[in-house]
Amino acid sequence: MEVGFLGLGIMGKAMSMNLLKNGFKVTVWNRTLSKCNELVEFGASIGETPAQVVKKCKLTIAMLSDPAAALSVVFDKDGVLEQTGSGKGYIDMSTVDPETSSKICQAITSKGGAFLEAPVSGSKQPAETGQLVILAAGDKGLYEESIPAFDVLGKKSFFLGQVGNGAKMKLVINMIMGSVMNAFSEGLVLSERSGLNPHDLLDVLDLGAIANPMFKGKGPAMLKSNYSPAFPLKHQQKDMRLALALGDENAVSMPVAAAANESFKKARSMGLGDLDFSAVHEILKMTKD
Ligand SMILES: NC(=O)C1=CN([C@@H]2O[C@H](COP(=O)(O)OP(=O)(O)OC[C@H]3O[C@@H](n4cnc5c(N)ncnc54)[C@H](OP(=O)(O)O)[C@@H]3O)[C@@H](O)[C@H]2O)C=CC1
Ligand SMILES: O=CC(=O)O
Repeated sequence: MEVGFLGLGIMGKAMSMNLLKNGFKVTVWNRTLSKCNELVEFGASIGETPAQVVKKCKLTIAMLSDPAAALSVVFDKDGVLEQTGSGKGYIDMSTVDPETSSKICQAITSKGGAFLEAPVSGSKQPAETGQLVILAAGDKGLYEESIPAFDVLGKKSFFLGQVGNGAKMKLVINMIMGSVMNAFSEGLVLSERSGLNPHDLLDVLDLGAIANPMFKGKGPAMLKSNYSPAFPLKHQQKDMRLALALGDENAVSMPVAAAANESFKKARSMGLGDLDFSAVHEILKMTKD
């Protein structure tokens, strides 16, 4: 099966590599084209523009930073829209808001193409090991055609109905994740400042009702102030912002998420946006009497 892949950041690189290792023919494009070279060593071809990739491939996947990037790759000159049409499928796996996804869907389908949004839950390591959770919505036929690729990329795929539902599900999940990360950081700081050993806190947490892979995976690194990026903080703050907008639209009060968003914004303003989102810990560590 031949697949196009647009966007070779932390996630896109790991996902396209996985497709290559599992026998897919992959044509890649990235805004910074030099990032394609590593994939070429593993057998990928390069498309010079998103339009060229779509022209060559029946199925094209995108994994881009945010709504602006997702729109630009579709609508700008040499973009996806120039070559989509009947028989072409476009799957956007970026985390965006439902409005962005719907705008892209409308443009693609009005040219006869098929569209699926399919954001993912799971970070760099699950992307490398094909353990993502795929939250698809949109064209059911395209979803079914894409299952061989989704089976390589993820451990489970959900089809959630109409376009927008995948984006909403992803935003709700990441809103919870961002809020929990803030509470976790506060707990680490409180344990240390009140004279406890925070490593003991990690051990106790891991045995109780709120044990989770995020505490286990990120806690020890956070205690060493190691924030090597798996999920960049700037993207987590984007997700909080988009989730809060979804809350506005639906008149859902979210004071916990709003406070967490403020911490992520502060971290961004201090230049921590490219670090892992756990770097919000640095902001919470700064609070003193
Ligand atoms: N990292 C993670 O753990 C997870 C991330 N996500 C989501 O997946 C998406 C990608 O994340 P991730 O790989 O971490 O992000 P990165 O920041 O590592 O990569 C972003 C990608 O988007 C491209 N890009 C940015 N702006 C534009 C633009 N204007 N036009 C074209 N391309 C652009 C970048 O190109 P260039 O190389 O040229 O800068 C790069 O390929 C995001 O929506 C994120 O929220 C979802 C689940 C987990
Ligand atoms: O979006 C990030 C993730 O870990 O999922």
